[in-house]
Amino acid sequence: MKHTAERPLVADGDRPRADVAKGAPRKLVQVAVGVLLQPDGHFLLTSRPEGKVYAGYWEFPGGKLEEGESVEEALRRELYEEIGVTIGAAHPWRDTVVDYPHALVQLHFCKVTEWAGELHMHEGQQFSWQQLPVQVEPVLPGTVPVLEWLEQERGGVPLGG
Ligand SMILES: Nc1nc2c([nH]c(=O)n2[C@H]2C[C@H](O)[C@@H](COP(=O)(O)OP(=O)(O)OP(=O)(O)O)O2)c(=O)[nH]1
Repeated sequence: MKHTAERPLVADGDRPRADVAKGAPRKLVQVAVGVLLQPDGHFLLTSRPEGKVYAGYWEFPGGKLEEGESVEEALRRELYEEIGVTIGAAHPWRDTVVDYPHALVQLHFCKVTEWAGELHMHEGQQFSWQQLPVQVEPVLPGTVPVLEWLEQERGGVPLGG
């Protein structure tokens, strides 16, 4: 199912929504995310640093758009700041909306096949080049669908199988 602002993927639905203000529409936070792909199909996952929500959960690197930024600009900035690489083109791939206890986020996933520079985790994250099925856990709720999309593209065995 496609998750939109009207029908988001609900994560940890039993917890209160901390950012919901009475009477005000909930803000939809825009996030640019990069799926860095190696020629053999390995993709990069990073762990969320201490001090952030869902610390220790695995995700694709990326972050929130700043005022006036496009998805590609934000992705280029975030990947340079967080993992020290300068990306080539970011190819828009899929979008999804996730309703978390801390925020309602719209995730813009882009495929990236070209980058320059050595990986350098600037926020104390861990990183891992993975293939399906992934060997790291836990995976962030809003990241799980991406693994399913990759699986569908591969046209192969179900996740975990
Ligand atoms: N980077 C990334 N974020 C994801 C993924 N899946 C997913 O649900 N998210 C969510 C988690 C967060 O709510 C949001 C990203 O925000 P963030 O707090 O990590 O972004 P940021 O680096 O700009 O944060 P900060 O500077 O404000 O601390 O997107 C994913 O695969 N990668």
